[in-house]
Order: sequence, then C-alpha cells, then structure tokens
Amino acid sequence: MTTLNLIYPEQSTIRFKTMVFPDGQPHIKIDMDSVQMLDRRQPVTLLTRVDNANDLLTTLFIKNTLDYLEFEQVGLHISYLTAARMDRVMLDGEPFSLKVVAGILNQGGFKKVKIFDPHSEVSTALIDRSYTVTNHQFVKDALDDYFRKHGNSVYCLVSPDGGALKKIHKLAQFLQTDNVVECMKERDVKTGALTNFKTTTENLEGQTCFIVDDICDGGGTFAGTAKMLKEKGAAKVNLIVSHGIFSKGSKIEFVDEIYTTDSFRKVEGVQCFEVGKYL
Ligand SMILES: O=P(O)(O)OC[C@H]1O[C@H](OP(=O)(O)OP(=O)(O)O)[C@H](O)[C@@H]1O
Repeated sequence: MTTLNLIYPEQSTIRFKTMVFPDGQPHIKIDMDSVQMLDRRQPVTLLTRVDNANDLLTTLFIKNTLDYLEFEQVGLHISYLTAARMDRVMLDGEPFSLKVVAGILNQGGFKKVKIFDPHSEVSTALIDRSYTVTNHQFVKDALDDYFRKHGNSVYCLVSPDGGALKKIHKLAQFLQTDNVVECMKERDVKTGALTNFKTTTENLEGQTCFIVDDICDGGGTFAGTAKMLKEKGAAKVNLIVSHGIFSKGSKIEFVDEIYTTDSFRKVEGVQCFEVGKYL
C-alpha cells in the first residue's frame, strides 16, 4: 500500500517535510524522488490525526498536492477527528462544529475516508464516502494484554453513558461475552458538570470491570462511573478509551488501569497502543 503517513512519518512510502511558515500557515513539501517510480493510478492512503484546524488545512493541502501530481485515488484515514463531539448545536450561540469540519473535508474529494472510533454516527453521516473503524480489535488487544499480565478473571464490559451504550453490545458480540453493565450519567452542557451516575446492575462483587468509551477528556465520566462500580463491589475498574486526551492528567480517581491509543497524541503513564495497527 502506498502511504503518506503523517502519524508515523518514518513508515511513509511517500517522503515529505512539514513546516509552519512564520505567519502560522502550515505547509508540506513532498520529496519528488519518492513519488517518481509510483504508479499514480494505484491507491494512495493519507494517514493523519485531524485534531486541530491546522491539521485540517494540512490534510486539504496534501490532497491538493496529490491532485497536482495526478494521483487518481487518494483515501484518507483519520485517527482522531476534531469536533466529532460537537455533533449538534449544544446551546444557542454555539456552532454545529462537526458540520463545518465535515464540509471542509468533503471539499477534498477523497475517494474513501476511514475514521477510527468517531464519537457518533453523525461523523460518517456528514463526511462523504466515510466509514467507521470500530474499536473492537483495540479493545480485544487491551483485554488480552491485561489478562496476560494479571491472569484470567471474570470480567464485565461497562458502557458509561448513552453514547457508549450504542456501541457496547456489538463490541460484546465481537468479544463473545454477554456480561455488559449499562450505566448512565448526566452532563449539564452549560457547565460541563457531571451528575447522576447510575446503573441498574446491583452487585458486581469481585468482578473486573472494563469501562469502554471513545474519548477520555477530563476523566470526570470515568471517575464518577468507577466510584459507583466500586461501591457495588467491583474488585478492579479499568478504562479502555480509543482517544486519550487526558486534559486533567492520566491519573483518574477510582480507575485502576488505563488503555488508550496514540490517535490524539502519545500518552505517558498509561498503556498506549499505536493506532496505526487499527486504521
Ligand atoms: O473525560 P470526560 O471529560 O468525562 O469526557 C469524556 C466523555 O465525553 C463524551 O461523552 P459526552 O459526555 O459528550 O456524552 P455522550 O457520549 O452521551 O454523547 C465521551 O464519549 C465520554 O463519555
């Protein structure tokens, strides 16, 4: 596969240099020697994080460069998509950010777009020719790693809220388990405050729980959920999140171990897998 890999440049088939001009404009230069021998009718995949406005612009600049070079089939693999959480107008006076980001990506005219564990189906609904790459294999790898280190034990998968609930049963099917604990939380979208952590599961005595979700930002969702699970007897509460932002650090109260990927950035102090394997 021919790749232009911004996440792991050393693995890129097409070599390039990225830079930022003094006025802040991002720029890319493709090493023409590395494209000379390529058949431009064959597919090229651009792998990138789209975690800020400059990444978005760089992505479109690269597509434009490849268009000029007459590559015919350029696909885009996105490890982390900025604004994926803003999948509706949350409050009057705020934008529908994901719609804007999707509109920009659609300008690129990519042949196919794959997104690793997007926050909701709104991303693939708005982005042309786009597909979700599920978290299934990543979660399986995390569980295998955990049980290799700690020995096998009875475990349950936990969905912490409504967003995660939509995905957890397909994951459970993939992992061939039916031990799923459904939880709920409430978020005040004005203040971000989290309250009302609850679940209908009564007893988790001795269980090893794995909370599975797309993003850990400040970690409040997971501290609140883990506290509740431990009050119900859980022996261990671990967290598996595809995208580790960890805006308040990677130590989360009541959570024992954390698995994430470098989809957003490489995270120290937790088990951080390379996202490239899953894209
Ligand atoms: O680490 P935190 O700061 O707690 O944020 C992470 C949570 O935020 C997002 O969900 P959101 O609250 O937007 O709800 P939803 O999944 O039900 O849409 C995400 O899916 C996590 O559940």
